[in-house]
Amino acid sequence: MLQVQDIKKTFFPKTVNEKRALMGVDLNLADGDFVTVIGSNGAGKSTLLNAVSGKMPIDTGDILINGKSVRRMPDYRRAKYIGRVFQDPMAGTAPDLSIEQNLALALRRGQSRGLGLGITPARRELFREELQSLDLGLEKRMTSKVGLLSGGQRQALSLLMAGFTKPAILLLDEHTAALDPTRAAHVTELTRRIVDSEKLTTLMVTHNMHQAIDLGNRLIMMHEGRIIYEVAGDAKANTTVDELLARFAAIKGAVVDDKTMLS
Ligand SMILES: Nc1ncnc2c1ncn2[C@@H]1O[C@H](COP(=O)(O)OP(=O)(O)OP(=O)(O)O)[C@@H](O)[C@H]1O
Repeated sequence: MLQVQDIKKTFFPKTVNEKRALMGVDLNLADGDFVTVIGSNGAGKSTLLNAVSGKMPIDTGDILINGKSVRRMPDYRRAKYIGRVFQDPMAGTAPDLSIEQNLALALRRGQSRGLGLGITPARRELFREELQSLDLGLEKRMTSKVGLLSGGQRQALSLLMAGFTKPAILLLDEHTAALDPTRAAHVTELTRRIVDSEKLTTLMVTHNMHQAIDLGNRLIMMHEGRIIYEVAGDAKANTTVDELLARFAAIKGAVVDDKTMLS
């Protein structure tokens, strides 16, 4: 489904500010894999997601989706295969459009621009059903502007929009980090439900180790541009935050950031 083959990325090469963000990352996701990604600050987690989404070109290596290289495919064309939710609740939705207009836009993802939004009665009914599944009452506010929603509501809507066209890959980049604990817990549960019900192949960056253990079937740990540890299946389900912290501690020079320590 997703093959990341020995990708490398250096920012500001051959300058005093040179930063080797990805130093040869290999990762294969089978259909339906849900991989959580943890790591120290600056480990390359967001850069990995940016490389997969096409937001940032890589220097070497290749990225295949459904067996086809997307390395040279611009991000707007990759959007057909990829759903993404960012940390910032304001990033995934258009504030001046209504809830139903945002959903219609999401349905159109990856298609050519210039088409109308096409909110037919049948689509409106589909949106209503999808919104009901969020348990936030948004199905009663479908013509309200998204800018009026709370951060948690917007993030839940972003997740729904990213998932409901069944993208080949769902990328979640610390998508609960900016929410208060109650809303973060709700969006975490929605993530589990949406990924499970649609069987989405998912790559999720998180600083919350409990969440990284709790969600998904595989966990990878990154440090200084490389994947340094992976655990899957029952071994992952039975791992503990203390064990993961001990692994960080075992890496010379790896400092777990405050956010992760608190989670
Ligand atoms: N656009 C950019 N220009 C220059 N350097 C960048 C850019 N994006 C990332 N970097 C650098 O690349 C390294 C990896 O960054 P990245 O954001 O991928 O790390 P991360 O693991 O997501 O970190 P964090 O957990 O702190 O968000 C860092 O040293 C960062 O400063």
